[in-house]
Amino acid sequence: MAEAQKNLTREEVAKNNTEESLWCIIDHQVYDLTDFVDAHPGGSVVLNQVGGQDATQAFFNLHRYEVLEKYESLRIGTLKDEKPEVVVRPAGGLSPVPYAEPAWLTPQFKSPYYNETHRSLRAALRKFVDLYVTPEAQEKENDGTYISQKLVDRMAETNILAMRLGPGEHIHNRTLIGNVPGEKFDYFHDMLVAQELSRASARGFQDGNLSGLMISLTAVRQWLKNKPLREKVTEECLSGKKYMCLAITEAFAGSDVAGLRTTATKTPDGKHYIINGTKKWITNGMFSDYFVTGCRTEKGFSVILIPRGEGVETKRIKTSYSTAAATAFIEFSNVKVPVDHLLGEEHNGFIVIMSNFNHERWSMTAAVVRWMRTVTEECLKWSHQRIVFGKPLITQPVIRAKLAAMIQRTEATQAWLEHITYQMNNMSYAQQSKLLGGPIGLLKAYSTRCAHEVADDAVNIFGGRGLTQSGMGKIVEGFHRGYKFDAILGGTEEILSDLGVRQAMKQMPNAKL
Ligand code: HEM
Repeated sequence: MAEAQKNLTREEVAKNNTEESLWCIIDHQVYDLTDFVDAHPGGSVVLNQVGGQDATQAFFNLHRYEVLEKYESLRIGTLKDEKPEVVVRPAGGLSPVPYAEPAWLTPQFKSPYYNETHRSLRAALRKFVDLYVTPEAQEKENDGTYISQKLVDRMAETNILAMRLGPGEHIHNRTLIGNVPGEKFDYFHDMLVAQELSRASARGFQDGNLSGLMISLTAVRQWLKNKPLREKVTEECLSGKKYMCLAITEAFAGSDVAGLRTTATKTPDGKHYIINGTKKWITNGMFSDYFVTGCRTEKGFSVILIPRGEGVETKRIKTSYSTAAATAFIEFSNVKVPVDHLLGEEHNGFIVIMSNFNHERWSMTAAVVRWMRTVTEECLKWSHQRIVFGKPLITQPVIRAKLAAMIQRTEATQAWLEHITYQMNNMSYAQQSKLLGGPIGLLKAYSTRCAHEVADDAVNIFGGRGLTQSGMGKIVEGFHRGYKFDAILGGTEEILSDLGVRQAMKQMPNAKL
């Protein structure tokens, strides 16, 4: 801090209005800007204009509160008999903004779905995300580098990595963050993991945060028959020592899994597969040690666990979110893998991929719905804070109509998500695969359509700032650029909506109605 914190009067501040000593008041606190003017990103002129004055309104019209935290060293005192009014959410705390938290976290509302273990897990996760994930996510999203081993180690120690796979044996006998016994972990806890992690508001990093593991180790756990191998790779990945990804899409085929061209040919002795081909848009591919790969085999499609080694080459792909996601183009050139690395049955890999998709799609939906909520919160805050034509933005009916639509879309998709999560809690893996593929597909497609509308409204509320990667609108800008990843990855809206209807067609009564 520039000096010991003082109690100052407005008269004392007013005298410091020259280049030699330039102070101003923001939220009842006094800042000494003398040495900062030349470094101010908004220029020196505007600061000189507010020398000695209360600049609270001007400041909050242009900056996020975090700017004050970052430049705390400029604060020299507080106004005598006055107290700061800005409410700062403490690490792990809930937001006081209406609709910024789902209804079950609002004391006056009740929900049948959540118990104390959900509450303690969520609270501990929020603190973890605020303290460790968000700062790193923001940094990596900007510089495009990959997740740190330190954060991965922390997530391994707290069993967050294990929780990413959803409920199952792998989590039993572990004590989870928030002191929740692993045996109690259900799909609502799983949903909270996806939703709290998404609060870091950095879509590239969100995927870079081992989402490849989440969508591939799940398949290994369910379908790899070689138990020692299965347990070995599970242990390596859940302890954060090795990374894994799902390698299905190709330049030749995306959602059209049947059109894949990567081949796995058996050696004459029947002991190995020789794999040749390419994969594109593989999340986490750049740093993965294992690739759960979709291949064409003699009589169909098979899924094979390929360790990184001779003949495996990965190249970085730059997409519209951050390269922190480690998105890769992969080439497999005569890669030799033992046949016991097969998942499920040979030539019958379709079921492996289709069943595995459910958890991936559901989890992506949970995250995007939570991100919509964060954006809605940003818009509610901004429209109260921003003064235009002499009045707060919120006084404009057109802005309130947009906020209404954002709240409706967020609450509706969260309610549907909770309904499906409840069904998952009451079904076996096989039942989920059979009965929930359609509903989850419809939900994911609908939630990203909602995200599309929310992003559009949010950018219009923020104006130019909603298109700027730093400053007030950065969360909105990131959402507008990033929600498309949820609309495309794991199955496009078109494919998933169609899947939902085709599944319903199968259940139509065989009669003229
Ligand atoms: C403690 C005092 C201040 C600090 C630490 C500060 C810091 C910053 C920072 C970091 C930015 C970059 C954008 C962002 O990250 O939000 C910025 C932009 C800006 N600041 Fe300040 N600022 C202060 C006070 C003020 C005041 C009092 C005014 C106006 C009277 C002002 C006017 C601006 C303007 C016009 C911009 C450009 C904003 C834009 O492009 O949207 N700043 N400031």
